Amino acid sequence: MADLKLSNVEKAYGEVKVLKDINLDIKKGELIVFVGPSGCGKSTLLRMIAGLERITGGDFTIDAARMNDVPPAQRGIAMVFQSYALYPHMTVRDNMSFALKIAKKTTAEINAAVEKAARILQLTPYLDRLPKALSGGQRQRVAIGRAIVRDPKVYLFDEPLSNLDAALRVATRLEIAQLKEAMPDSTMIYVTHDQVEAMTLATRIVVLAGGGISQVGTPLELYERPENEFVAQFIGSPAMNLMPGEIVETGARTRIRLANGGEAVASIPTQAVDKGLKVNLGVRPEDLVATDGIPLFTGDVEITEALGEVTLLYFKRQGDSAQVVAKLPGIHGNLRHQTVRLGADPAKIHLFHNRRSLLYR
Ligand SMILES: Nc1ncnc2c1ncn2[C@@H]1O[C@H](COP(=O)(O)OP(=O)(O)OP(=O)(O)O)[C@@H](O)[C@H]1O
Repeated sequence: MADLKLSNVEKAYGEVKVLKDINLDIKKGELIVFVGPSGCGKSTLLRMIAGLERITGGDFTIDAARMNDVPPAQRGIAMVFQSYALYPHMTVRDNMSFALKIAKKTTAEINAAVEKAARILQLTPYLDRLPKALSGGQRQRVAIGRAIVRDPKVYLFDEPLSNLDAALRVATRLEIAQLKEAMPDSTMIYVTHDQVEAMTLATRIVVLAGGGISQVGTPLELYERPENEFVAQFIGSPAMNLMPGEIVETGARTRIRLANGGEAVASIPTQAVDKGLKVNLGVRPEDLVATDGIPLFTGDVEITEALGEVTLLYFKRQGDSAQVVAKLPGIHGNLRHQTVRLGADPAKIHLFHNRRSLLYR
């Protein structure tokens, strides 16, 4: 139930800066998800917020109070780890009560807090069980319950679902979404490698790369209006196709001639001076459609992957160009070794120059 602010925050290990120029405002009630490639500093940033890592530069405040030198226990933050970290010899009730007993709360207060958390997390029938008699998903709910009873200002989740199998991950993800709805004022920060978790849970996603923030936005902003090629290719699966080309006609809409011989029109305005500009055209696999008109791309299908509701088509590479992937609804195994002509709606085309989107000039 707090606003957080990171101003020019950085983290150096000796000479090496692993995070720099981190500026981020998190409002009360938001669920912020940190994503980014392995080693980009997601966990380090989360641990600095928790107070488990020293902040080596900049300021971190909670409700305008500077936290840089405040010990973890006094920050009003509760953290849920991937490994659950439950005490194996204690019942669910005792695991959830532990921090409150240490804080010398009365038995009545402890019982009320534990029972309320158990109700929210649907753990009431399990309060007297030991962790070993629970499923992975139930154990993770106990770990979340241990955080809830402390009524923290901020919840931090470090890949909480990554130890669960696929089906349980989906179920527990939905539970976390419901938990957030039950506690609309609580502020949550969540680290994950899982795109679906990020897209479905986040009020805003922070994409970290190269030691800094690459873009911050709602899930759909990042999907529909990526600021740069990195975010364009990081969000969405399979990744957005990028094809080099040149602007040949400018105006309210822009015509691009591609190096592969294709042509496309983008609903992105450009000016006369942009004529001849070298660009990378970006189009998501799911936005490519078969066309009888002038194709954006013509290629031979090398491999098909039928996933049931969609088929992925992988096209033969031409020279050293990147592999183009299309995602068509339905089952199309018969397209293997066929030549396919693809186009895209002008509204679905992205244009990048020097890796930056022309939308954000
Ligand atoms: N104690 C340390 N000393 C030196 N470098 C460290 C230390 N801890 C982390 N790093 C480096 O900091 C960078 C960020 O690590 P971090 O664990 O935060 O990344 P991450 O994005 O969470 O990665 P992953 O997705 O793989 O969990 C990495 O390059 C890592 O090698």
